[in-house]
Amino acid sequence: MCSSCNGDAAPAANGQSNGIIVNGPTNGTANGTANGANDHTPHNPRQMPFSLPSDYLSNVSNFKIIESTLREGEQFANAFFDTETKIRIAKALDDFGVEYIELTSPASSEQSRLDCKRICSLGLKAKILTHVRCNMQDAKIAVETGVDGLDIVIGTSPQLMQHSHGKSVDYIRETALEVVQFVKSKGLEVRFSSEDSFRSDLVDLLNIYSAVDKIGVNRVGIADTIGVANPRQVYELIRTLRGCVRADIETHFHNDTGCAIANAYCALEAGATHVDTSVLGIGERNGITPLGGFVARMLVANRDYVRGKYDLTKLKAIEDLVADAVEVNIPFNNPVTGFCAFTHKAGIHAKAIIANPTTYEIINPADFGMTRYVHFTSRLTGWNAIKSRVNQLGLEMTDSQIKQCTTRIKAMADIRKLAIEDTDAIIHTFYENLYLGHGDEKPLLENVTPEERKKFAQKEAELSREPQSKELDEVVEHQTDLLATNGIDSSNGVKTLNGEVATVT
Ligand SMILES: CC(=O)SCCNC(=O)CCNC(=O)[C@H](O)C(C)(C)COP(=O)(O)OP(=O)(O)OC[C@H]1O[C@@H](n2cnc3c(N)ncnc32)[C@H](O)[C@@H]1OP(=O)(O)O
Ligand SMILES: O=C(O)CCC(=O)C(=O)O
Repeated sequence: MCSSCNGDAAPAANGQSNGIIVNGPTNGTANGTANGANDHTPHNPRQMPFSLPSDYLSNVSNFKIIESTLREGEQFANAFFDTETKIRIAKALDDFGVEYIELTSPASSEQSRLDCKRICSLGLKAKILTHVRCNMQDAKIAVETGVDGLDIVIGTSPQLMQHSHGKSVDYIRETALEVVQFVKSKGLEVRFSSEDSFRSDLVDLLNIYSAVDKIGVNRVGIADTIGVANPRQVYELIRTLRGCVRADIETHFHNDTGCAIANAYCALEAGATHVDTSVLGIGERNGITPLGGFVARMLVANRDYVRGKYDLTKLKAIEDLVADAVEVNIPFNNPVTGFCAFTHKAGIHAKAIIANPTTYEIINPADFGMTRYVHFTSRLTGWNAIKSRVNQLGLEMTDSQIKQCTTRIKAMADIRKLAIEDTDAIIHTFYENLYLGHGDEKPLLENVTPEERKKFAQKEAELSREPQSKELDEVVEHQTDLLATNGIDSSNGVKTLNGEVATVT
């Protein structure tokens, strides 16, 4: 595993290694510059001119998660979950607060059946489901495991009807009725779902769904098995179905074209009630709606509702657990837990974030127990970010000194990539040089190659030719104060950045 990607060597939860923490939960208001850090109210209609009027169909504030890491996730190419790992994942999901945990069909293998029984015996708060083909043999095995419910599935698209199981629509409907009746007779929850719903004939779908709805199926399911659907198509299909059945509507979206979270959200807007997720989105091919990205999306829609239902601070640990189990790295751009998900780099962003984090953040990292960083060690940085760092380092400089120090940092960052230690060294040395006699200044950075040293000397020469009289005046003024405060005779003058002596009058 790539430790730098996962942040193993990094200083804080998210593992960002080249930024400063700004008002994060770890050190709170360490730099004392941020304000209004917890004012994350993105859905305040007055702040969001493009908010839709509230929609009577929408369930964005009334949904349940069917967590399928232990079913769909087991279909991920790299997944092998032994019993203990399944138990750890199930418990972690339960602690997080998901409403349902879906398990692999007990008809798949003897160990799958035993694991299903074992997880059912854990006494978790979440309801335990298992996922079976639409046939009586599988259903009979499943109802004996102790699960709370069965998710029944069968393909309804022409492709799957021809090449997967070879059954007709009439056969599917009749078998579905038989299996649903059987599961209900055992007092268990039952869902009937079509596979490949978006390539299925709408009339076929409604025909089958209406039939199972009439006999009291708990949920009907829409599945974008091949990841072909877009949000608008999802909205249309779910809205249509919502008008035809009384049952709850479960949805399952594959991520082949990157629409899985958006499709899940749109499904809820159109009246769906349940969303299937897996941790990190693992599943067949490139997987399904990821738990973390989905809850982030929903948090932005209704923060209180989502925070009330789920312990979001557990997300990172669950993702780490599953990433380890299936031997993958958490992607750098993963919503919420990607190592740079809350890192702000460009100077314009950094300045505003330091002033108020809601300027460039729709999610408060603290909601997930994560930390915000301001990156200050690149050519894109600005003096506000450097000022923040100077404060964190406990140094006192005037704004104009900080601006000149920033110029040096940017010049050096033009020559090579800087680490935090490099930029800190530049700041420290710059600061020390302010108090040294002319000609005694230390080089701003020691660990440079001769080539880099040459280039930086050229930059220095260019910089020292730039007019800086205004800044100079400010430096002189502030240094006088500083020296006076420290009881130092200012008549020797103070060093400016260019190594010239500014006489204090
Ligand atoms: C889109 C999804 O992810 S659906 C869920 C996928 N999950 C799984 O496949 C669970 C793991 N699967 C397995 O362990 C095995 O495939 C089993 C035990 C289910 C079946 O194994 P086998 O009997 O050896 O069949 P195989 O896997 O080769 O082929 C699938 C069989 O299921 C049938 N089938 C496929 N889908 C369905 C369905 N939804 N309902 C009923 N039967 C189905 C096929 O017709 C085929 O049976 P056949 O060979 O008699 O024609
Ligand atoms: O059971 C379902 O609804 C979905 C099954 C599935 O994994 C899929 O269709 O991709």
